[in-house]
Amino acid sequence: MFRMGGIDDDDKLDSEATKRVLRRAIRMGAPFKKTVFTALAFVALSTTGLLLGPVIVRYGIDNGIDGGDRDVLRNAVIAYAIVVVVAYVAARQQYIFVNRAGEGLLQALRVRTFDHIQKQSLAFFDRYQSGVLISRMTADIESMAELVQWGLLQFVAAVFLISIALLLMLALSWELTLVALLVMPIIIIASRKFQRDSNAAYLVVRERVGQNLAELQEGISGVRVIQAYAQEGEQTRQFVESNRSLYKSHVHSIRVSTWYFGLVEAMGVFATALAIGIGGWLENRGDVSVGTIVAFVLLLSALFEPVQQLSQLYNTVQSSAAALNKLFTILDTEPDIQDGTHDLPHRGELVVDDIGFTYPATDTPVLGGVSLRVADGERLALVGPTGAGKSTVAKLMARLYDPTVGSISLGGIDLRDATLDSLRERIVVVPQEGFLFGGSIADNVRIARPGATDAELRAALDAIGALERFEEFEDGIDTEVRERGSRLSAGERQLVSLARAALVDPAVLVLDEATSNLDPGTEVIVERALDRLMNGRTTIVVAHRLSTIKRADRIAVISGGRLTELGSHDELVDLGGHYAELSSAWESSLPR
Ligand SMILES: Nc1ncnc2c1ncn2[C@@H]1O[C@H](COP(=O)(O)OP(=O)(O)OP(=O)(O)O)[C@@H](O)[C@H]1O
Repeated sequence: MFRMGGIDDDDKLDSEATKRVLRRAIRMGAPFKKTVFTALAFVALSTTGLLLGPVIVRYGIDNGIDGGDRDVLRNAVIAYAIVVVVAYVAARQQYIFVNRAGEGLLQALRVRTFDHIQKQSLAFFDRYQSGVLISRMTADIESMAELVQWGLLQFVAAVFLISIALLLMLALSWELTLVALLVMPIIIIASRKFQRDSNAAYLVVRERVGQNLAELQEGISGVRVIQAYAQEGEQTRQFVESNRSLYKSHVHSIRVSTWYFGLVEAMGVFATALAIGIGGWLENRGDVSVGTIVAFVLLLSALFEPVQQLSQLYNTVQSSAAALNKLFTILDTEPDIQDGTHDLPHRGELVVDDIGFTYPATDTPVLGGVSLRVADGERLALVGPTGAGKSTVAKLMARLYDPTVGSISLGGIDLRDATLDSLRERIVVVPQEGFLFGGSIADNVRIARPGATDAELRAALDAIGALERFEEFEDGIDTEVRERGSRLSAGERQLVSLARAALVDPAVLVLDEATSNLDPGTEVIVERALDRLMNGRTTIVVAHRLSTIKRADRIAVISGGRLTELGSHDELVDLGGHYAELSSAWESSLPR
């Protein structure tokens, strides 16, 4: 069964790798330096406000209440109110600036990753399935958001708050500070255990969420098959099982947090009680004032929250670093197909010179020793048994991959030395099923050459004889194709695909003939469009229909990754080999 998620090594990074990833993330944030520093200034301001409060309270109690000076008391109250308002406003501002920097960075990262993915060759998409890429672009980038927006802010605020609070406490009374710090060793030990346990619990939750999503996705998209075999009960049983284990992992993770946060709070209360008790004794001896004790207690309560936050932050950093690491792996993948320096000539012979090919991430060669020369304007059909390597030859001829050995050239220029712009202009691949994007028919054709004028667009549609057909639609070529072209018939979708190629007007056309059958009426229109498109161009077609093969000048039979026969229809029939067999099988299966 399909599984996603899972704890793999990528989910856990050692501290060296974590540091490396974080340093790189910080470097990426350089353009947002100003916004980040502004946010940090507000962090400092709001934290200072938080810490000044207790100091003002002490002043009010000792000099205003105990000293019986009303003016001092009034001033203390006013000062306290001002500090609270300033801290509040600063806290809002810090939130705005941090989010501005965070969202800016995320936007830049999303665009950069998307752009990088768009430039990759087919080999990249063999390695990464679209589901994985989408999760990199969404979940992993979100996890970075958490780190940037909360992690950074919390870390700076917590470190700042803890250090200043400790300094202030020391200044107020070193004896009370020592007493309050008695609980610190317990907190440190508990924090370390919490970090370990909660990280492990987080990884389990993450894995089970992934499993649960996979169950859900299969259950919904496969519901027809499930119902056809009356397996609803079994599916639900599996889903119940997966939810139960997800529930357990959540409960465990909450238990881990509960005891830790409970303990830290209890330690806070204990330290406060100690401070009040011992503070009272010290006050009796005249060593500290009441105001100092109250300020101390207030500072203590401000101290424990950031301690909790710092422990949680550890997990955020860990999971974000793991997510970022995966994202960086993608950003570091150099496109296999690199730009060359020579423009391909407008016409020329296509020469395949002794090529061999092994798909990336596999080790069995699928092609070996294939050599072919296709003359300018010639039509070559590639035929052979399923899985023989026909489509692979076609993909190499259009440089969707580079051959592992040997070379392919057009008009004497090795495709590897050609500029990508000239390559995509001279050699166009028409896939079996051309993808249609949301938008109109015209928009979809224009994708092939965004700069094309309306007249050029209509000329391209007209050149393959499709203009008339589309103009019969209510909105003509401006008709919306809807999602993936659902408004159009299969044949019409193929016409759009062919019109794209006509708009580019390439020297070489590489066609992967659709295997699906169209109704005879549409079939004739598509075939006519194909004929017109092939006219005057070098065409290589992975052929599945006898009619297409018969229209070719020569036929290349690929079998077991090798070129086994090459010649015209008549020559190959005379040869009496594989093609002759195929052709007679085809002939006898045709309706009489
Ligand atoms: N992306 C890929 N990664 C790994 N192996 C692949 C990939 N694409 C194809 N193959 C393998 O390469 C071999 C040749 O495939 P290819 O698609 O070229 O065959 P074909 O002759 O066009 O077959 P068909 O007529 O069924 O389309 C097959 O064994 C196939 O399993």
